[in-house]
Amino acid sequence: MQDFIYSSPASRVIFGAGSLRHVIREIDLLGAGRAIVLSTPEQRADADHVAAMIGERCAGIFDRAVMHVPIETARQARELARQVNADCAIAIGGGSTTGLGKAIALESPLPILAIPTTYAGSEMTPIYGITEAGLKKTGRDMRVLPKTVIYDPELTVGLPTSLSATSGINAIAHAAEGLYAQDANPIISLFAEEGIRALAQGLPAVLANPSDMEARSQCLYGAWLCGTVLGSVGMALHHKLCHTLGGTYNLPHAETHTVVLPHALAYNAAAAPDAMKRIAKALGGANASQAVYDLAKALNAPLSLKEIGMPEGEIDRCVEIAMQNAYANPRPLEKAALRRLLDDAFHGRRPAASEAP
Ligand SMILES: NC(=O)c1ccc[n+]([C@@H]2O[C@H](COP(=O)([O-])OP(=O)(O)OC[C@H]3O[C@@H](n4cnc5c(N)ncnc54)[C@H](O)[C@@H]3O)[C@@H](O)[C@H]2O)c1
Ligand SMILES: O=C(O)CCC(=O)CC(=O)O
Repeated sequence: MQDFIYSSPASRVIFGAGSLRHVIREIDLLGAGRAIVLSTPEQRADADHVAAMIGERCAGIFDRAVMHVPIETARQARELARQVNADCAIAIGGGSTTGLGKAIALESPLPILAIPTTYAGSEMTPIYGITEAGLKKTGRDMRVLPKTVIYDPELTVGLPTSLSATSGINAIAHAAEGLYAQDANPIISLFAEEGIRALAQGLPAVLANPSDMEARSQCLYGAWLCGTVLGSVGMALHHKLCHTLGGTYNLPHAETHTVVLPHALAYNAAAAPDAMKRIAKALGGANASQAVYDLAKALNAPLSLKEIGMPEGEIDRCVEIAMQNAYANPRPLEKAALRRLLDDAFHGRRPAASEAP
């Protein structure tokens, strides 16, 4: 066994169907008085529900969270939190809402109580992203890591099956890259394998019956583990490509992860054979990249960049951007191979078995 470093971030997790009922207890345990409740406009009803549950402990609601945290939105939310004297932020929603909470925590001492309703995993990471003048900047800061996370699968029953599928594969991507991370360690690799297994088991059952609470619980449990992997070890080519594609062509986040993952894994297969075996095993397949592709197909998820809005004729530009700024990846970045990867992803081809170990 190689030497390794494992550090455990200090989040308190409350998991289980109906666990939202503990929200007041959790505000008390944070030592907070009154909370500002954050949501997207689409999830205003969820924010209202939390506000009604906590009654006079609700200092106000800010329901304008949007994807990628525009700086203007972050400023408005920070200002409202200040005006209403909130000493805690409750973020109920997906990565966009958690991200807004993080933007508040970055500039104030407010602890975040996150109540995730997708599988994106942001609630378990110290990673924040803020978009200014069309450019998204990301960073790591322990101040933004939610202090408490309530995982209540009942809140995910309304997550549309299409977003359940792509958000679940977004989570699998964190775990898959965690297994071949430069700073991987055996503990986080256990989380990764178990996270992929739980999602691979839960997602098809969610598609068959979106109200299946056992399946919803499996998926949220998997998302928690995969989010922990994202927060603990470094990501590589797959995440870099998704940020490039998402930022340059304004492609939807979870869908982009879903399309790119099989091809990023095929690219890295020969350079990370042990990780590929663990991914394939967790997915119940023989080949990691093909098993992810087949899972996405079985879940009726998008398979090509073309169908999610990437324009034609942009692959060379994308390769150039992806080659900028060196970062760790099991296989060195090679222009021609990256071009093939993106061409396969653009057209939605199933990865070839020959690329696997
Ligand atoms: N910092 C991190 O560690 C990290 C990790 C993952 C994702 N992210 C960021 O999070 C964003 C994407 O998050 P996302 O994929 O969770 O999507 P999202 O938060 O943008 O949610 C997508 C839509 O689904 C709605 N929704 C969420 N949960 C629902 C539910 N249970 N029922 C009905 N509707 C629901 C939301 O209100 C929104 O309209 C991106 O900006 C991404 O960069 C950050
Ligand atoms: O907050 C961010 O945008 C950076 C982390 C992230 O998006 C993880 C992912 O790609 O799913």
